[in-house]
Amino acid sequence: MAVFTPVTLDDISQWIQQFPLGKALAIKGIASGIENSNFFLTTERGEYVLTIFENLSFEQLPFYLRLMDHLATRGVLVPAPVATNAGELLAPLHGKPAAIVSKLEGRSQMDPQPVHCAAVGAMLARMHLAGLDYPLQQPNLRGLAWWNETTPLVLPYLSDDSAHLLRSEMHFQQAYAGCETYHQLQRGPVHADLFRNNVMFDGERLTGFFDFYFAGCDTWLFDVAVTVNDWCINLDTGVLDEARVRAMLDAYHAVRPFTAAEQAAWQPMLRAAALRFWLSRLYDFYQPREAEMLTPHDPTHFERILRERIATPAPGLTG
Ligand SMILES: Nc1ncnc2c1ncn2[C@@H]1O[C@H](COP(=O)(O)OP(=O)(O)O)[C@@H](O)[C@H]1O
Ligand SMILES: N[C@@H](CCOP(=O)(O)O)C(=O)O
Repeated sequence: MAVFTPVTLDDISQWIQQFPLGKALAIKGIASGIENSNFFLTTERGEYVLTIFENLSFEQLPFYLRLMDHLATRGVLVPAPVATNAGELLAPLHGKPAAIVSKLEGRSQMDPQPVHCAAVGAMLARMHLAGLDYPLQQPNLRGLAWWNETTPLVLPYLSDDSAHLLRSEMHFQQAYAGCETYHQLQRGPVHADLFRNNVMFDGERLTGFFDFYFAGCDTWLFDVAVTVNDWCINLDTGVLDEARVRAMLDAYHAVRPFTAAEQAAWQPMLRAAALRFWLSRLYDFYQPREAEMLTPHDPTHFERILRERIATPAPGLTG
């Protein structure tokens, strides 16, 4: 079960009147979510997605929803939140924060080819540029501070070999985050979780990025590294596929050229991006939280990727 808070058409017949969407005609729970309760909602004005936030609060959510609104207004393909008649992007439903956003066409591309990676790279660069004048600030809540807190919680569960890797990578990343090159990296709002399942395609046409609820302000290069580490790899081995990497990075670079500091930081950043998801998967696996993660993702996938990034230099940011 992935709808934690059930909603019926009756429940929302009054509630929907605060939105300029006409009457609600149909509502259908979406099974695949793991964090929130999501529904496809048909109204007199069209197709939307209704999300009831199970964990994020009224105070935390404006950063994400206003970011989506900011990006959508600037032509980046992301779900556009629908404001209430009073101009609010959030409205309580069954005592929890809820939002309605536009429904993206298409489906996730789980077997991406270079053409898909190029589309993602170009849109990611457009997203970074469009976020430059976004006024709200929130750090990446899964950044170095969270890695420092989480490492001691998961270390006791690891084999000696894995614990050694985690400790040494943490030392490496802590030192890297203090170096001059790191501080020269361009920063702004980043998606921070742009995996294959968070992008929609209609054939080869990218129709949008979604699931912005890990977004925060961080280096743009971190976002690129997270994306490459998922879209451009052989999922069994973690090995990078050069054709997909090249397609993604060249398309990004054509929109927003990489800087010299970014080129210098690329290999450490790919390791940082692998470490981030190794840690979160270890945390979810060994410290499961009720109703938040139904089937924890496999942490060893990102341990394998981290080892591979340490052992084998990735193709450079520019070809
Ligand atoms: N704006 C949207 N347009 C179309 N489908 C969406 C949209 N938002 C979510 N979905 C669908 O809902 C599913 C779950 O959404 P997701 O944001 O991944 O949920 P969770 O944050 O709970 O994991 C997605 O896989 C997708 O099929
Ligand atoms: N992409 C992360 C987990 C976050 O899940 P999502 O479905 O909300 O993107 C991972 O693979 O560990």
